[in-house]
Amino acid sequence: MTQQAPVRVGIMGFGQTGRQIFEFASHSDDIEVVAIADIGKPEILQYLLNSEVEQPERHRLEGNFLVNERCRARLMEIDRPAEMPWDIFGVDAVIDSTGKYRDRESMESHLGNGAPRVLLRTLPTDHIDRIVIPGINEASASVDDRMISAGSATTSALALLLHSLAPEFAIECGSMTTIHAFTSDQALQDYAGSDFRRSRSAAKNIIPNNHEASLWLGRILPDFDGKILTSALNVPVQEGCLLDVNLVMADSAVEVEAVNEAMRAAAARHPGIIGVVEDPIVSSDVIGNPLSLLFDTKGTIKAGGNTIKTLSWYENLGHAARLLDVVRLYKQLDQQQEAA
Ligand SMILES: NC(=O)c1ccc[n+]([C@@H]2O[C@H](COP(=O)([O-])OP(=O)(O)OC[C@H]3O[C@@H](n4cnc5c(N)ncnc54)[C@H](O)[C@@H]3O)[C@@H](O)[C@H]2O)c1
Repeated sequence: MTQQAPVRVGIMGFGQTGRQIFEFASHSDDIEVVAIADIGKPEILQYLLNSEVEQPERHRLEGNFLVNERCRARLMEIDRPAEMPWDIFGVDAVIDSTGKYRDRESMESHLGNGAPRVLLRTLPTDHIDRIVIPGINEASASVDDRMISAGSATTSALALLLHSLAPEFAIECGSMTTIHAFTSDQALQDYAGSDFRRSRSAAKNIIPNNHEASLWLGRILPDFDGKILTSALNVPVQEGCLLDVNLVMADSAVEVEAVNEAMRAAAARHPGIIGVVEDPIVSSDVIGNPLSLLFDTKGTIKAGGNTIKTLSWYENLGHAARLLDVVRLYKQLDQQQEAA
């Protein structure tokens, strides 16, 4: 059998997610990162990458190229999609993980510069071709999709939980709070920003936040449109997030063990995406976990007859892994079209 050429990926935004994607690709035989655009200088980007990977000696800087035995990626100091010449690098897809360019216009700039597809690391701010969440709606992906989002880590975790429980229980409504590690757009010390609470120190506060998952959930799971409220509490933890979900069921006699059993079955159906933990873990135990959702059976409790509260863990790494799963999905669709 002939070896397939690796998928050629460009990354815009070499932050935590961009570096995780690069590290995954560096250990794969089917993805090659060929170009990276960021506002950071090449030396700093390599320094940050090497400070967090297991084998820093693998990643060398050769001029403006970040090199290891799997990838040779050109580092470009660029701050706008419109300036990045993706066509020079012959990319199959671009992953925008800046967190900054989430609108159609920016995605069109990537496409206009020679990226056949652009995949957002997070939710979009306006209408795009598709939101694909591995484990839920891969089958809806079309070879014609050009502007794609793989949701956010939190949105994916919530959607996977609801998607797993919905076939077993009639869920009337609910609420989700993510107890979320602080993110790089928060200030370490009090610092005037555009939002009152987010202007307070991330290092010493629990900071209540809106969460936009509810705005997009209906696009991923139409049955839940308008039924789930979502919010976030950013806490002084660097990695590891906890999804706290309360669900009101139509059935007046829902059992905790039935909910746990439904999640064990979902984990068996979706290995590598959903997991179940029976041990009494805490947030640092999920650092480095590449799942999208780790359901905590000890966290399931019941109030009254039909209100169930669940706890599930996740972290950014799982989302980076899913982004590459989505890149592979579209490559398969391209190959099927070529073969047809
Ligand atoms: N990590 C999380 O848990 C999390 C959760 C929700 C949302 N987000 C958001 O998603 C985005 C990406 O996540 P991340 O953790 O990788 O963030 P990050 O801040 O670590 O990385 C963002 C990267 O994009 C680069 N960048 C910023 N503006 C740019 C521009 N104009 N042009 C080119 N590069 C630019 C930065 O230099 C940085 O390397 C961020 O906005 C973050 O706030 C992150």
